Amino acid sequence: MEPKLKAAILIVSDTAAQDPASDRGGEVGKPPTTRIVPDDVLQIQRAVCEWTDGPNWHNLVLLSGGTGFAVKDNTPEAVTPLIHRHAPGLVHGMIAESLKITPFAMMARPVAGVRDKSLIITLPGSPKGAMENLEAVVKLLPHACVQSAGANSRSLHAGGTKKLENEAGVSATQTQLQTASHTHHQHQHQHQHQHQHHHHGHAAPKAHTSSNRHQSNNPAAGPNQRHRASPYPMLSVEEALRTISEETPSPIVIDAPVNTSLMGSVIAEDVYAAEAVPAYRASIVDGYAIIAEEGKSTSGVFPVASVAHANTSGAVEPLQPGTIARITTGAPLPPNANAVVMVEDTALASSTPDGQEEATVEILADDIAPGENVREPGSDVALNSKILARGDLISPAGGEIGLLAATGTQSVKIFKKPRVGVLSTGDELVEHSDPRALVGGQIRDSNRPSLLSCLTSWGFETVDLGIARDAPAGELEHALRDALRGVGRASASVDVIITTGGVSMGELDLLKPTIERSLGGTIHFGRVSMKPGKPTTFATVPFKAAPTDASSEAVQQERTSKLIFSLPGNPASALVTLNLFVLPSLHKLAGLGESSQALSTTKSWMAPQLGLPRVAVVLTHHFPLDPKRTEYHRAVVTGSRSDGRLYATSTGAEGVGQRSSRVGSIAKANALVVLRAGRGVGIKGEIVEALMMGPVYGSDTRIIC
Ligand SMILES: Nc1nc2c(c(=O)[nH]1)N[C@H]1C(S)=C(S)[C@@H](COP(=O)(O)OP(=O)(O)OC[C@H]3O[C@@H](n4cnc5c(N)ncnc54)[C@H](O)[C@@H]3O)O[C@H]1N2
Ligand code: MOO
Ligand SMILES: [Mg+2]
Repeated sequence: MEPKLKAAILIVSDTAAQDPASDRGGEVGKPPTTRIVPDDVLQIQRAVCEWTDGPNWHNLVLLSGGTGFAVKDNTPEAVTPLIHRHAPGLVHGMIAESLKITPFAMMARPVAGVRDKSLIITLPGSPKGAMENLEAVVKLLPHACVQSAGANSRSLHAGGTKKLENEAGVSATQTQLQTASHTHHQHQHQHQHQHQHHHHGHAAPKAHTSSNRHQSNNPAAGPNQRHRASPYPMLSVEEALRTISEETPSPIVIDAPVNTSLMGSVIAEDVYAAEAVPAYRASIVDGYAIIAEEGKSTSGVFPVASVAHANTSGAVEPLQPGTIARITTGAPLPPNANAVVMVEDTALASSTPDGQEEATVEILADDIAPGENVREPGSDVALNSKILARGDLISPAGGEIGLLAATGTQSVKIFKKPRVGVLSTGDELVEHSDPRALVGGQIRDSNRPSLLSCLTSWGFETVDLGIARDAPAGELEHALRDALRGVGRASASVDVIITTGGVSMGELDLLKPTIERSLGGTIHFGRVSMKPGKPTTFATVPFKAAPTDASSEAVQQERTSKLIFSLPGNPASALVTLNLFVLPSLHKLAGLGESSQALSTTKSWMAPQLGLPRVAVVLTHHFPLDPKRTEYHRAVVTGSRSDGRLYATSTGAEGVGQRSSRVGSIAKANALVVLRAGRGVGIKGEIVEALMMGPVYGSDTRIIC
């Protein structure tokens, strides 16, 4: 069966959008779905994508308004990046028809084309202009729409009755457009009027998205048009890290119950003890509570008047002078008692007549001072004292969780940990678990599992975004958009996307153009002077949560931009750059940069809490240096137990040992040795900086002799 025409109309107008948006109808012969949005690129894109990408699919999307020359007019800029296949014929047709009526038609900037299976056409804002444009193409629409939706053209020409059905849809669309854009026009009139006043004497307005802003290749233009030298300036690692820090948004604060899932989170607000520890005067040892007096001997034989256990509840009888009370470690002292004698410093003097119990006990120690072996209330943690500060990490060592639990803290404010999606890109990739033998240029996707494990070991929630193929066009864009919105493989929106592959100079290196041209993102850098990892790319994309999600507190302070780290495809490059660039950013998002120590450093982006720990190591052999790029050489660092120093040995310094395609160069490595660019070699015995990726194990002897 041929697809039916299901049309949607988006009225783009700031003023009309102040009226409640409408969203109605949409079936064949019924009024099409209509919605009003302001002149906002993201809102326009979200509405269009909802109708072209999701279950609420429409095969015709008409936009009316925002196509002129006014500063706020950005409908073409919003729609162009969404189009997978442009339809310049429709654009020409509309302009040609309008020119017959008015020369002002030259000032229209219509866009038309196909996104996946939907036809998108922009129309002028005025009802008259919109109708004229629509009439110019209306006869073709049923044909164009069903063809875009996947029907083959031959069956279309034969499909007489279906055609009629579709034409009914088109005429309903025309009527609806007339009514919908009428309301809009009243506002628009007022608008244009204001604009004319504003424009006098104004500098040229800054365009939201203009094609010459893009540095990336235009993939549609063909390989003969591509850049032959990278247009992206080569940044130093320090410049790249500073840029990442500047572009990483501030952490988001949430409430969390105190339990083990807090591990790895950072405290967002100082925490004060809700309860004192201990809450009562407690014995530190197993023994006998006594009444000690300063300068007076404590030895002698005493009747055992009572027994105090650690779990005692309710009223305890006061201790009478001349008697003692048996007590266990942690138990509350009876009133009047002020010291405890250890059981080892006592002897049984007599038993009860039934032979079961102590009647009297001899205290052998004569020098027990008041307060000895007693923990006063609040002496471990005073009531209302500060137990954790903003920026403190709840470490896996367990101390902070213990402190919160001991003081009866029910919930704390923490920084929300970022969710991180990992996407592999490239037609050559095969799932590593695919049992079939590789053919041709296929390779196993090793980056995704290795990056996901590394991120998981750091304690971040990860989302496996799968593999995005280079073709068909749009697959990569969809994968990125879905991850940002939290649909498809991502059950919730991710804060950070990590991609691997497709960032260098090849014609199928699609990341940069997709981020810039389709997602409206900003590439902050596209090359770094380092080895491996030269084409590392970092971008931000604007983001607005869908209005339906806006209820919860966390969503209301949702990030307004999201980060994309596009790491090189070579496996060692991907892992090195994950450690070097992504980790500090995730740490900052998770709130580690909020500690007082981090805030007090002048270069906050270099704060010791952010990224891998930095240490000094001694080279155990010669390491070759790259003449131009700083190398992050994979090495095993061990600690000498005899001289207390750390020693670095390469995972392969000769031949292809450190080649960026060799994932084995990371296997077993616990450190990246930082070798500054230079001539010759880093010499044996030299002390250099290393970034620690894993734990250091000791060795008995010095490693170089
Ligand atoms: N003309 C130039 N060519 C290259 C340059 C350059 O500056 N000029 N830079 C080189 C450097 S350095 C690197 S690193 C790579 C980066 O390549 P891409 O990020 O574009 O990645 P791809 O082209 O997609 O793949 C490169 C390589 O990595 C393999 N790969 C990709 N994804 C995975 C994965 N998920 N698991 C395992 N292996 C993967 C892929 O098959 C290729 O072999 O560019 C140089 N070229
Ligand atoms: O910079 Mo590339 O990551 O060496 O192979
Ligand atoms: Mg490439």
